[in-house]
Amino acid sequence: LATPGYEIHLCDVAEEALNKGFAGIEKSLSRFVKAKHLTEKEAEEVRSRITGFTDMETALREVDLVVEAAPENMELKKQIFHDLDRFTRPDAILATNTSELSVTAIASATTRPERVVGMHWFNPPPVMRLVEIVRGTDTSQETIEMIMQVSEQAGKETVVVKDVQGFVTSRAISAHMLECMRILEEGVASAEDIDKAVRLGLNYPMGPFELADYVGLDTMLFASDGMVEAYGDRFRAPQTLRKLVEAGHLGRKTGKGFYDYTKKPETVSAKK
Ligand SMILES: CCCCCCCCCCCCC[C@H](O)CC(=O)SCCNC(=O)CCNC(=O)[C@H](O)C(C)(C)COP(=O)(O)OP(=O)(O)OC[C@H]1O[C@@H](n2cnc3c(N)ncnc32)[C@H](O)[C@@H]1OP(=O)(O)O
Ligand SMILES: NC(=O)c1ccc[n+]([C@@H]2O[C@H](COP(=O)([O-])OP(=O)(O)OC[C@H]3O[C@@H](n4cnc5c(N)ncnc54)[C@H](O)[C@@H]3O)[C@@H](O)[C@H]2O)c1
Repeated sequence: LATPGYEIHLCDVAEEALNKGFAGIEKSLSRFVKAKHLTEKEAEEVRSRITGFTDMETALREVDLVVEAAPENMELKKQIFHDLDRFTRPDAILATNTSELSVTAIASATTRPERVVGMHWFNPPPVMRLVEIVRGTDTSQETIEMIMQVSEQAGKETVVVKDVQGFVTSRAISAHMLECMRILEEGVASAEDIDKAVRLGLNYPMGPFELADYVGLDTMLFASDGMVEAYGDRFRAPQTLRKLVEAGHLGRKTGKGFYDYTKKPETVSAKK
């Protein structure tokens, strides 16, 4: 959002977390400069539009739009939205990047449910082309249109969907990924070969295990548990995923998940 010209207040709970965020932004900007999508001067302008904060009250003063992207946990999100409601101007729009939780329930923690909306981005957000906009029970049409406009300014296509658990995209991807996990647990093929089969045979850009490590296994497990509550066993996470999360192996962000990223790159994935 800093690329099309918005002034951004990036807020996280601690300096260390904030620095991780800035490091991710830096990596993306240097890829864009290398690919000549941005000049070095434009990248510098993007950097200058992003200010870091660890104090939410200061960060939120005078903002027009908040995009919350804290961990996928309803109680945490409700607490954050309660604070967003207290600290922002009454006309500010409050969006959540939740992958599958009820936007309506999150909005119930505020006094402005008509200005609460789902703004679901995809990883990596600078590259993926869609923003899935989720209309909660009380979300106003004006709010939806504002999010469509902002998304389009960021070069994204949009779809507006109803507020059902998992919306369109998380339900669709979960079905695929969970079936691949069952194939792995049945011993039909290795994670490397399932990834290779899906990539080369089905022409997906990433296999299911590479993608799970990329998204984060904790986020995957939270999302699948949320969908079990709504739809029952068809979204139940297999034990392999649960054990990896219990062991703290959360994918790329911890260095280990289905693959071990601390090893030499060529041994990490079957990707050619
Ligand atoms: C098995 C576990 C079961 C668990 C079940 C539980 C189910 C629960 C499911 C819930 C899911 C929630 C998910 C979430 O809410 C929503 C999501 O985010 S879903 C994930 C969506 N993302 C994808 O599917 C990504 C798929 N991968 C890709 O599209 C590509 O691989 C890639 C990441 C774009 C990389 O492309 P490649 O061609 O492979 O590699 P390159 O390095 O050549 O990159 C191409 C191009 O993109 C630029 N680029 C890549 N990354 C970045 C970045 N971070 N920033 C900026 N630019 C980037 C790169 O520079 C290249 O640019 P070019 O040179 O071509 O100009
Ligand atoms: N990982 C993905 O690919 C992806 C894609 C689309 C949507 N999402 C959604 O985005 C959200 C975040 O997912 P993630 O995988 O990035 O999680 P993550 O755990 O990797 O990152 C969460 C971030 O939120 C910060 N945080 C924790 N508590 C906070 C608080 N009280 N206030 C402000 N910041 C806080 C953490 O320090 C961390 O930087 C979830 O709702 C997830 O479903 C994730």
